[in-house]
Amino acid sequence: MLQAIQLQFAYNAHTIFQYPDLACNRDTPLLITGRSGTGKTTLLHLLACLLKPAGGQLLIDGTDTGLLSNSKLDQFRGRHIGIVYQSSHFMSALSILDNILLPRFFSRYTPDTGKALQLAARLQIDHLLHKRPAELSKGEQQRVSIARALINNSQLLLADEPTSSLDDDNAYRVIQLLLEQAAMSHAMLIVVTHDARLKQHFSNLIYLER
Ligand SMILES: Nc1ncnc2c1ncn2[C@@H]1O[C@H](COP(=O)(O)OP(=O)(O)OP(=O)(O)O)[C@@H](O)[C@H]1O
Repeated sequence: MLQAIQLQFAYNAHTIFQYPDLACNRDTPLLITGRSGTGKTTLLHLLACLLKPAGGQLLIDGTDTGLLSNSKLDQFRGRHIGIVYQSSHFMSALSILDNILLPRFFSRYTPDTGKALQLAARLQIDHLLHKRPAELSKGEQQRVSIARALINNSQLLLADEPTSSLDDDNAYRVIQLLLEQAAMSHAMLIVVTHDARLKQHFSNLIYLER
């Protein structure tokens, strides 16, 4: 379970965020929505432990992340949190298979090609594993991002605006894919978006205001 209690963050004296408490467990994926500038991406980065809160508490499966040193926090993120960014950041010189395996390398795990092949088959990208990222369509790249986010058996899957630039059919496909893959991997799923189309897919919903 993830619990965020009274999280606060400030970029400067004028840009201060005080977030509502939120909770997410494996059975109820969470959608965080709100207008542009309400701090959705900032909140996602706090939940991903990429930013440190100025106040409040973030508990992930019983770990109080605020008590971890910077190096322990990096290790915790690498091993337990998978992030699907709005635009995928791939290593252009590496194959798709090696891109999927990268989080294992960064977390000092042994490469698990079997797991990569299993995820690729599930996401229907197994025929692309030998290609380079630039050779893939946006939709295919998004599937690779999801595989990469799940390769370390992440407990927590975070997605930032995964559908904002997609038409209705593709937006539906991507959100179903995220929900299915999180369920199959027994991971918590949190999506932040301003895409109102996604509300119908979530019963756990937080609307940010500023
Ligand atoms: N590094 C930064 N330094 C200063 N201000 C920042 C920084 N990053 C974001 N902000 C400001 O914080 C506010 C919230 O940004 P954030 O990206 O979290 O919002 P958002 O709700 O995700 O917006 P959008 O839906 O437009 O992506 C914005 O006003 C933005 O200008």
